[in-house]
Amino acid sequence: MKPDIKALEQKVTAVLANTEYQDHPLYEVLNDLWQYNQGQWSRMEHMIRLSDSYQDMILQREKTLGERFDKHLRQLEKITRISDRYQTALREANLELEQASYADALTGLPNRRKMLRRLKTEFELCPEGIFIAMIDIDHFKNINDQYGHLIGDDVLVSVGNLIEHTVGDLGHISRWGGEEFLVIFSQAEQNDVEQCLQNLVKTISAERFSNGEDYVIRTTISIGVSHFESDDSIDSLITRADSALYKAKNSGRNRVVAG
Ligand SMILES: Nc1nc2c(ncn2[C@@H]2O[C@H](COP(=O)(O)OP(=O)(O)OP(=O)(O)O)[C@@H](O)[C@H]2O)c(=O)[nH]1
Repeated sequence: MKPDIKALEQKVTAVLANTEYQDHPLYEVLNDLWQYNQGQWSRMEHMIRLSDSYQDMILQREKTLGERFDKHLRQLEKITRISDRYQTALREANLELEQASYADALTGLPNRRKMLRRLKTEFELCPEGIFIAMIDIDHFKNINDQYGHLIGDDVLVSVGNLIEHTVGDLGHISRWGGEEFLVIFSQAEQNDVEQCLQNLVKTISAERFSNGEDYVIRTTISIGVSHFESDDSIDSLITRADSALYKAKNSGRNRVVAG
């Protein structure tokens, strides 16, 4: 049977409080046991209080750590988002920069740098099929002198567009520098290249360059063309096209000369 602790306590307190029992031989023993018991209780209560406050402290600390962890996680997510955006922007900027470094600022056509890369690739793939056409606007200085540099720029852009349009898929055009364009035909038949270049000379000489109001300018182009021969390097191929262009200029301009 389970003892009724409350009733037992009341009985012991009553006995200890009664002065009549103080001379009883067991009174002192009972009193010592009672005091000891009381001491144990108060130690236990103390332990429980300590344990409670320790648990509170642990809970509080867990809460603080949790909050700190969440805060750091949010900061980390924010930094990751910023870093992602930064990397995307950096990639786009690099791409733009790369594209800009390969494009001619005035005409938007591929520049000499880009064309040299293409030539290198084509040369490695199949040099036998390569034709190079060096194209130069005739007496372009006169256009600048007569109409000014800005109108000269417009004519340059228009000539570039016309060459690009006329050559179409047959070849690749670049602005080689100044008033000079270089076209590479990589896998074309000789007849098609010749036909295309004659066509170009005709098209440019027939064109009236105008802004619709202030001026109408006519001009011509000269072309030197070279076809890959064994032992040719990129340099020698370009040099032969250049020499042919020189001949075209010296033999009256507005023509194609093969070198
Ligand atoms: N407007 C303009 N002119 C340029 C540009 N680049 C080069 N030029 C001009 O092109 C002209 C080339 O002159 P020249 O080399 O004497 O040749 P040309 O007058 O075309 O005569 P030929 O080539 O002998 O037929 C120069 O006046 C340069 O200033 C450009 O980007 N814009």
